[in-house]
Amino acid sequence: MVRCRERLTYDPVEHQFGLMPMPLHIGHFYMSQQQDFQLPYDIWWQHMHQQLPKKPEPKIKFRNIRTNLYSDSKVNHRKLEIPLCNCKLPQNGGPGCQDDCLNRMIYTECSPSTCPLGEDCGNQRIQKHEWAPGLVKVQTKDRGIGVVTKNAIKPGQFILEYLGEVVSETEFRRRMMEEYSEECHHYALHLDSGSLIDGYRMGNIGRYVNHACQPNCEMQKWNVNGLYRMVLFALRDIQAGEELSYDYNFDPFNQETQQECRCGSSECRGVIGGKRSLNTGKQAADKVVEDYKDKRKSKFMNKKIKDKQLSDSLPVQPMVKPMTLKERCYARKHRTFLVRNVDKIRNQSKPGKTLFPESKEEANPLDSNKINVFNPDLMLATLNERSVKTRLAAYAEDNPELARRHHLAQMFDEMLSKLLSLKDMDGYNLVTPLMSLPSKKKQAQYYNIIREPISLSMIKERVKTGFYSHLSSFNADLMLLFGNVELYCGPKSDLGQVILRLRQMFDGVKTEMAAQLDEVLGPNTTRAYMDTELVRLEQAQLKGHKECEEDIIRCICGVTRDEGLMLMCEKCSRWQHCDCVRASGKEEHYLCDRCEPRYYDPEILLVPPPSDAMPDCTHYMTLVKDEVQYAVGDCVYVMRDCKRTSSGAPLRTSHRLMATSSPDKLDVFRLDQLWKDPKGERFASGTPYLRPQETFHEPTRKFFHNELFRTPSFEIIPMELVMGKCIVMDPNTYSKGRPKGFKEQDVYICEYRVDKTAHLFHKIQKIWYPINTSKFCFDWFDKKLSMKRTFSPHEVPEEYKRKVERNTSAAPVNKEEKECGRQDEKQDEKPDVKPGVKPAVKQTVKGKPCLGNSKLKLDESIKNDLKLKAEVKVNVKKGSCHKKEDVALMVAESNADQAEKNRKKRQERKARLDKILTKLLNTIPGKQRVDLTYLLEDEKRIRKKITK
Ligand SMILES: C[S@@+](CC[C@H](N)C(=O)[O-])C[C@H]1O[C@@H](n2cnc3c(N)ncnc32)[C@H](O)[C@@H]1O
Repeated sequence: MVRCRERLTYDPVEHQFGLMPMPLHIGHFYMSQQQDFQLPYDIWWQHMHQQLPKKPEPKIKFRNIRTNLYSDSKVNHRKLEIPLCNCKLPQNGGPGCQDDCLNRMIYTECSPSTCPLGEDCGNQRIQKHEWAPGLVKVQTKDRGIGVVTKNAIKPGQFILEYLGEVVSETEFRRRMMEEYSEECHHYALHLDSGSLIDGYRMGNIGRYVNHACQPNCEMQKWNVNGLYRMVLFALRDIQAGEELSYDYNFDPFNQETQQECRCGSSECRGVIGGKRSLNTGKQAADKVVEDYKDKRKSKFMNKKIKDKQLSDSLPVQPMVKPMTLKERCYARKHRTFLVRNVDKIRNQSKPGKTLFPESKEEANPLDSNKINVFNPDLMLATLNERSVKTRLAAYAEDNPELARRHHLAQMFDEMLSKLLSLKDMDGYNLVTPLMSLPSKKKQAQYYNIIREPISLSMIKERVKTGFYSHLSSFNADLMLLFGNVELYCGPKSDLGQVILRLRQMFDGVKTEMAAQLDEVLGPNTTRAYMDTELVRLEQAQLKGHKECEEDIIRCICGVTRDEGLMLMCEKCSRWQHCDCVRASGKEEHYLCDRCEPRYYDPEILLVPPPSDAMPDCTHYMTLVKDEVQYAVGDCVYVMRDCKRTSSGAPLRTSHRLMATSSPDKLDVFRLDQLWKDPKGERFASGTPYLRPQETFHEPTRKFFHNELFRTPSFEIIPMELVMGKCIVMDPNTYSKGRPKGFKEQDVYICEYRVDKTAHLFHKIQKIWYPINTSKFCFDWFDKKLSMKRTFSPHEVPEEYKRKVERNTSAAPVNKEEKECGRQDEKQDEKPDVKPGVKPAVKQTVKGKPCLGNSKLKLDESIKNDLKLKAEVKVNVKKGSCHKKEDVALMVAESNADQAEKNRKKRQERKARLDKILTKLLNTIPGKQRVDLTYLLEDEKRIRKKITK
């Protein structure tokens, strides 16, 4: 009898299958079909399995016992056994286990017909489709679509099942080569040795769960009534709003084209999969390649011995067609390209990769709200000839805009085919060198010269996917390509001549097709694109258009971050945050507040409130103070030592004070939460930043002049203290440009955070509030700034130094001295003593000497030296040459003279002072007089008692 979750079988096959990254999405449009097979899923699943060749059951040994993973199951099934791993290491799945067998355990679900608990058994979740509710797809920053949970998930909770077509490995390989070769995201999961779940064309939300090196979920293999299924379980507590991830842990199909991992975790292995590589980022990817090269090298050294193994171990190179004699002669003669590499290059180039950045539309191509936004999947649906019409294709046919694009795409395709058929007299295709871009490694200078590289395959791909909505853009791309070639190779080069012919040909094709094009685009449209001058104009316009193509965010909250669910205005195409404008995102037609004026309270409520919201308080996305709208995530100036009322409340300050108070005297603070308490008082919480002088650092450490440091502290401040907005940028963004609307003095750089004691600096890994660098809200510099840390808070500014010197040197004690000081200052300003000019000497006011000014004395001796040196110079000029030693002797003598004079003067002054003070003492009446004359004596310090 099979007991609940007691049987585990060992599967020697890796879970997931990594393949060469290829560009362009085509898989998503089958998403809508998931309902089609969810209900009859089990039947369909079995059917798919039956098509696969039967495999013998793996032999297993059981070793140890583990506790259950389901903490919340209705029935506590406790026994779970792990089989011995094939690696036979005592660790068996622990560190050192080569087969990583823990990841390949197979769990068994109970069958309602055999389990004694029947329907009550908690171990039948997969069959009952008890998926975690509230899973949504989101567009991540750099990993395409991801899956986020709206509800918190407990550790060990069953989340979802990975659905897709179950196919044999052979069939999958065929699909990879023929159908998915241009995909950049991969949707395949190894199910069994010899079979895979192919999620490219059909699948459910499971296929959008991204990889992470420190994941919060785990993909497990389950045996459900005799069939294997891949299911996702939570590894730990997952908060609402957190993205789900699991470790793909696959072996890459092609080491050199491994996908870079962007999970952002501190333990990131750098590449998706590659579990045993511990390096990060590109390093890891490089290391994989290096390792591979090393392996090849060592194998080469042992070639004689391991010849056979070597040939087995080398990756399979793509088949290359040998060149015919004619091709060889042509290639040699023109020195341009190798025909045999064309296929290879075509496969390697990824023309569509950047054409359609992953957009929200991909999530639901049938969403009627997004009818105006072009969706390449829809276009592909119309262009693909299929025997079975998909829902999407049917929808595309009913859409007039799409039909128009389809028609245009067909015409552009025809025009392009004519250009592509340009041959020379020997029948060789002349445009082949233009099909792909030059190698970035071998022809790096091409990319320095050509700012916008484009190839014919890229244009072809754009045509195929309906990218061009007008002749103008198609025309502009071809002109760009022609211009690039002429610029790089020269108009008189062989390729330049080809371009000339292509230009003529293109004009001819346009004339030929003018009538058809005009039918779709409007009368006389094509004629406008015959004129070269107009084409240039058009190109310039297109450049501007490309800038406008960026998503413009103009929400009532003033925040330009792409956050949460966004909604686009039908009229101005600007995006707004659904939460701010209280929209559900399902609106059929939406106009923003500018296109359809309406009032919005500038103090926008935060819905839903944060999980750690203050009790009885209302949380806001924005609050207004002194007519300035402050939003969560903004950086602000805060006045710390503010005056308070008798009750302790801060006195109202105004942002207008900013005009009088320097920003240096204000603290910088990042707003994380904004709220009003039940009394209506407004508060903000967040993290303060420190200036360099507020940290502990080596005196030699240098900073940017406007550098700040993030602190780990979390503070609550009344909104009254907020004094205005500023912006804190990471150095990379700082070097690129400035967000619009900020004065330079209010822009700061922050690269490090400091610990609680402000002793230790740590580089900030994750930017919590990234700055939108789209042109609508960010002014880009022409050239990236090269920045250096040169500021030290310990250095006294030059100007201030002079001031201090003056102040300390000339601190006159009486009027006379003040006068004297002033005179001295004047002399300070002209320290150079010219030969023959009487050097400045200590001056007295009204003939009296200045007292108590050491700086003056110092100056005097310096000036005497200078005088002497000047005299020496004069003498030298006159021809009475002194030797160096003589000069030194003279200087020394003069110093000695001066010192003697000074000593005498000091004695004189002392004697005078003694006299005055003794006189004063004698005049003091009283019995207990104290003799203080000892103070006047140099050596003696013993207090004398006065004896009457
Ligand atoms: C199963 S799909 C996941 C969904 C995918 N993000 C999408 O937009 O459709 C796997 C692909 O997503 C991307 N991906 C997933 N995790 C990633 C990560 N940590 N870093 C970079 N790319 C990732 C890779 O392109 C990978 O081939």
